Amino acid sequence: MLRVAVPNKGTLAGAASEMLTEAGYRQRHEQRDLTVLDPVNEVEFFFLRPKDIAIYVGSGELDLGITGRDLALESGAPVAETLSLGFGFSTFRYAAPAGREWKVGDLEGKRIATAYPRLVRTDLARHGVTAAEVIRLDGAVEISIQLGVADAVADVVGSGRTLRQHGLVAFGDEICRSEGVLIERADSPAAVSTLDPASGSAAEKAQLAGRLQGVVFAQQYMMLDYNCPQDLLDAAVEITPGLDSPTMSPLADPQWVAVRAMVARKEANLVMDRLIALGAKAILVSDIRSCRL
Ligand SMILES: Nc1ncnc2c1ncn2[C@@H]1O[C@H](COP(=O)(O)OP(=O)(O)OP(=O)(O)O)[C@@H](O)[C@H]1O
Ligand SMILES: O=P(O)(O)OC[C@H]1O[C@H](OP(=O)(O)OP(=O)(O)O)[C@H](O)[C@@H]1O
Ligand SMILES: [Mg+2]
Repeated sequence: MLRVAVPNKGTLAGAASEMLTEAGYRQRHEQRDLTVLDPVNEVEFFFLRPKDIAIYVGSGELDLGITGRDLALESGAPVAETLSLGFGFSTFRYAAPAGREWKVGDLEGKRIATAYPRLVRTDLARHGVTAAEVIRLDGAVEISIQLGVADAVADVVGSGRTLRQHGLVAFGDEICRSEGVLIERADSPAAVSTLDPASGSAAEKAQLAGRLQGVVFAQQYMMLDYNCPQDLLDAAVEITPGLDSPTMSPLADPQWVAVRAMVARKEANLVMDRLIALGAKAILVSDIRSCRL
């Protein structure tokens, strides 16, 4: 039985459970449930604080977990990323009151509030800042400067709205670029990355990772169908090369061919514009729910 950690609350919780549901796994119906058994797929899900998930997976108690890359790094637990999940994008940055040009070197001797002290201490050391005081807070870090406990912060930035609301500006390079990730124990004898077909646990982990990869892929791509005049096929294939090669099917009219190819979701409209300009007709774009490539 595979044991998998899922965020029980916060930014990643909804998207993580939706992705697992889309991948065919049973998820909780009751917000307070801490475990869900999926006997059909032989997986037990544990709903844990996102911050704690790398610790459980790193200890080997749980086989896989979904958490944020920044949280996994901050934990210091021996975990490795198996898959990037395409949600929960954020950056982790220094910020300080607007109105002057800040540099990381200016943090020398200053108080820096953060919920990620390990990431901050490592980054300060990398910049040669040795005398800054790191103040650990659990959340709502942006307000700590106005409440007088810090001179600067290092925090997660999504849209940037919270920083603006508190009169702060981000500065310095991104300390970390994060997204939701599937993790496993770094030196796991049955790691997905070193898939050993003889090991049941490796096969189970690979199956879950493969299903999630299918959903991630399906969210990033769309299926494009169109009809193309025979004499324009070469140009059309250049516009829609597909992943390997587009599918071509004859139409009743021998002058025309039906073409089917996957396109990146963010490029779909541009591709349609180019196909129409070329002379293609009946262009249809549809969602892909899941796939295995
Ligand atoms: N506003 C945001 N936009 C994008 N990603 C975010 C945002 N806030 C947090 N994250 C990401 O979500 C993950 C978990 O953070 P989250 O805030 O959900 O946990 P938490 O701070 O431990 O919990 P809570 O905020 O409920 O106390 C981290 O990887 C973080 O980078
Ligand atoms: O750039 P934005 O889109 O404004 O998002 C950034 C904010 O979102 C997160 O807070 P969260 O809601 O998780 O609360 P927390 O600070 O208590 O963790 C993060 O810690 C920032 O405060
Ligand atoms: Mg938070």
